[in-house]
Amino acid sequence: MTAHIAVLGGGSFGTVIANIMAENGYQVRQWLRDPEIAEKINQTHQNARYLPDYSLSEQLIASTDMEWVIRDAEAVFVSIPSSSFRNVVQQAKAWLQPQQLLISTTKGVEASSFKLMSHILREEVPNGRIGVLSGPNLAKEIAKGHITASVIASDDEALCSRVQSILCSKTFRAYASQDVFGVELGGTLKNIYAIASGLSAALGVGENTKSMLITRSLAEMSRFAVAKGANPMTFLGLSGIGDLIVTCTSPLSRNYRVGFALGQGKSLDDAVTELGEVAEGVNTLKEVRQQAQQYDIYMPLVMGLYEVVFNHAPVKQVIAAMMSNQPNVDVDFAV
Ligand SMILES: NC(=O)C1=CN([C@@H]2O[C@H](COP(=O)(O)OP(=O)(O)OC[C@H]3O[C@@H](n4cnc5c(N)ncnc54)[C@H](OP(=O)(O)O)[C@@H]3O)[C@@H](O)[C@H]2O)C=CC1
Ligand SMILES: O=C(CO)COP(=O)(O)O
Repeated sequence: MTAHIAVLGGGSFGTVIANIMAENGYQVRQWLRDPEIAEKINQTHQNARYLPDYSLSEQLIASTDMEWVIRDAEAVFVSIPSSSFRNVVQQAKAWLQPQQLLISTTKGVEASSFKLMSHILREEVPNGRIGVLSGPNLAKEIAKGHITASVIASDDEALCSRVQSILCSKTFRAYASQDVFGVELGGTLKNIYAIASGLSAALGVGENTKSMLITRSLAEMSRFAVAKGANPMTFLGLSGIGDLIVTCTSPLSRNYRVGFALGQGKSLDDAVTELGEVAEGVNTLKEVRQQAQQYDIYMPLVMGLYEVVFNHAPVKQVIAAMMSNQPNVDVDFAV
């Protein structure tokens, strides 16, 4: 019997990634916690809660039995929001084996510890073969069959090439990287700037402003990366600028939508509740602002957005203060 692939998480990204692999001919078992949704998926081959109208392969079987999903799987993809990531991995540990490939698709940071998900995997599964998948991958676009690509990052080259062959399809490509920290940090940080972009779109800003915001976001992300010992050159790839562009420009992005709702005058609570899905950028903003203060990293966009999102500062006042800052160099790390 050939080994199957396991996916932990029944949300939008877990479902599209599971279905890509199932359509590639792999037996895929997807773990989710809600038995009714699992049963519905198996009966209708649709995940109506997260991706209505998206037909799922019959090779994809949903289950609430984590042992059945994980045991003997060749690879285990973890697609659980950062707030529950460690908890789910702790449950999974009982059945994980050292030879299995263990891949996080989660673009967030653990509250208070500032640990990214590969760090949590390394702590919880010290002998695991660990990788990270990140790129411009709006689940709802993937579900519509639009072409995209992602990055599989690991210091384990065999893991990267195996994941490339499991995931590559007519509409999905996976590029390899050995820079796990850079790839994961890019996917995590861009969510903050997607909130800022959604907010500014709701205010009716011009195209010049949108372009400036994305570019200065990349500058700020790079400054943060260097301060934390990451390589900012990785941000030139799909998991950096690629994901930043899509998340800062598409209303399909949940983080962008939270920002847009804030720009329309809604409260953060209402914006998040209306969304009904995870917007990782809200927690990431809080955590990155704390890091910027602690390590004295110049991040005016993070500081200003924090004031708007958490302290109800008037947006126009925050923008006016930013516009009066001394303009700095354009590209910090140009030779
Ligand atoms: N959606 C996208 O376009 C992309 C998302 N990502 C990243 O993937 C990660 C997951 O996102 P996504 O799938 O979109 O999120 P969703 O909000 O669509 O779904 C989250 C899933 O996680 C489950 N979950 C949450 N908490 C727990 C828990 N304690 N135990 C078990 N299951 C739990 C939810 O279950 P329930 O329904 O029962 O609440 C749901 O199935 C995020 O970090 C996101 O940044 C990456 C690329 C693209
Ligand atoms: O990471 C994503 C696209 O690459 C999804 O972004 P959101 O979580 O903002 O929807």
